Amino acid sequence: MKQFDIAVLPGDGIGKEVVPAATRVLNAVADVHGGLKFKFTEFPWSCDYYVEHGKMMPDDGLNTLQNFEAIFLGAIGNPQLVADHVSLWGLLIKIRREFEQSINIRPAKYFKGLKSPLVNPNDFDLIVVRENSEGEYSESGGRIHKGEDQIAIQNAIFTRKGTERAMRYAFDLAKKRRGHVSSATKSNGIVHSMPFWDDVFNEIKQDYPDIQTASYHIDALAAFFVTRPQIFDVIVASNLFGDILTDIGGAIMGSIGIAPAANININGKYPSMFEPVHGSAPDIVGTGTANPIGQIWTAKMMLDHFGEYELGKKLLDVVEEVTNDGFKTPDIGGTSTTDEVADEICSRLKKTAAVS
Ligand SMILES: NC(=O)c1ccc[n+]([C@@H]2O[C@H](COP(=O)([O-])OP(=O)(O)OC[C@H]3O[C@@H](n4cnc5c(N)ncnc54)[C@H](O)[C@@H]3O)[C@@H](O)[C@H]2O)c1
Ligand SMILES: O=C(O)C[C@@H](O)C(=O)O
Ligand SMILES: [K+]
Ligand SMILES: [Mn+2]
Repeated sequence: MKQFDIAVLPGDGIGKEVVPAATRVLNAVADVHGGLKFKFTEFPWSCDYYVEHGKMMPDDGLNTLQNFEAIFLGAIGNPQLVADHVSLWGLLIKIRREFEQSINIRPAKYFKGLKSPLVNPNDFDLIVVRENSEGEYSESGGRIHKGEDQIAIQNAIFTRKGTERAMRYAFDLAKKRRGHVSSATKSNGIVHSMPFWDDVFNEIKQDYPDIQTASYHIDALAAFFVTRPQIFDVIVASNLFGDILTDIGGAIMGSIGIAPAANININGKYPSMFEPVHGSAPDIVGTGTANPIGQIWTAKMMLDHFGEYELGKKLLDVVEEVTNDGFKTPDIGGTSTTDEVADEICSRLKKTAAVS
């Protein structure tokens, strides 16, 4: 019996609702397989934890997490208790950086049974490779003076290493997909980092003669996500551009509540972390209406990461089937609760086990 040791961090808000739903589904997946199981160890690190302890996680938190095969995270943030930049940098971004999860992959595709807000959604299937360790997300800078003399400086950091790494990951991924990489730039307005980004992209693409490429300024690219998402295969983007694009990716599928993400440690030194694109959704917390699909699809990405592709595919197929049959939370036009959706997915998974 194969066992996967997973650190579970539900975090804040609806994270505490969709994570238990998804771990239940993972247990059903394990039953279907028969030869593997998950050992979940839960940690309460969150804004509530901060209120009690003055920090988002214990000082040795990363040491604790290091021994797990993966981290399964819900969402972080409760601005009523802790300022968002404090909660994010104290836990989510800390883990991404310290565990060298330098790549964040975020797929979006036309999803069976979902009404996209696009009039003609076509059959899009794209994946954003978001640089996850530097760029616009940087601690370099500061605030000085008070009143009308106040100054805030925020430096974006683009290293050759980080930029190349994200781009090579995107090209390698495109080889396994439809062979196309689009670069998200803004070299017309951002005069240092983005022309550098373009130079590196033009250099790296020489190593991949079979891959077709395109480059778009991020403003036009964002619009194309809405007007013609089907033209995209792999998109490589800086940390901030990738962040924004992937909320649009969720939106064009039908809801940000279904978009998944994987923070990948590519050097194998630390665990990777799996979390949905969405946040803690304070506006719907406690209503039982949070869509669990983003968290469940994230679990599928974790299965892929473990090499369990067939099982991952089976899981996503069942999710699409359940959605198509109308078991939907209100954000995608249904009346089901978080638990009803998860329960239906579990029972269908068990049925597939019975027939196979
Ligand atoms: N990775 C993360 O942990 C992460 C990501 C984004 C935001 N945040 C944090 O979450 C908090 C709220 O941020 P926000 O409001 O900008 O973004 P959000 O993603 O939490 O919510 C945006 C909108 O989408 C809806 N939504 C999100 N997930 C949903 C789901 N599963 N089902 C149904 N509807 C869903 C919300 O109700 C809200 O209307 C902030 O503290 C922010 O910093 C954390
Ligand atoms: O900005 C971030 O990375 C936090 C959140 O918005 C996310 O997309 O994970
Ligand atoms: K999240
Ligand atoms: Mn985001």
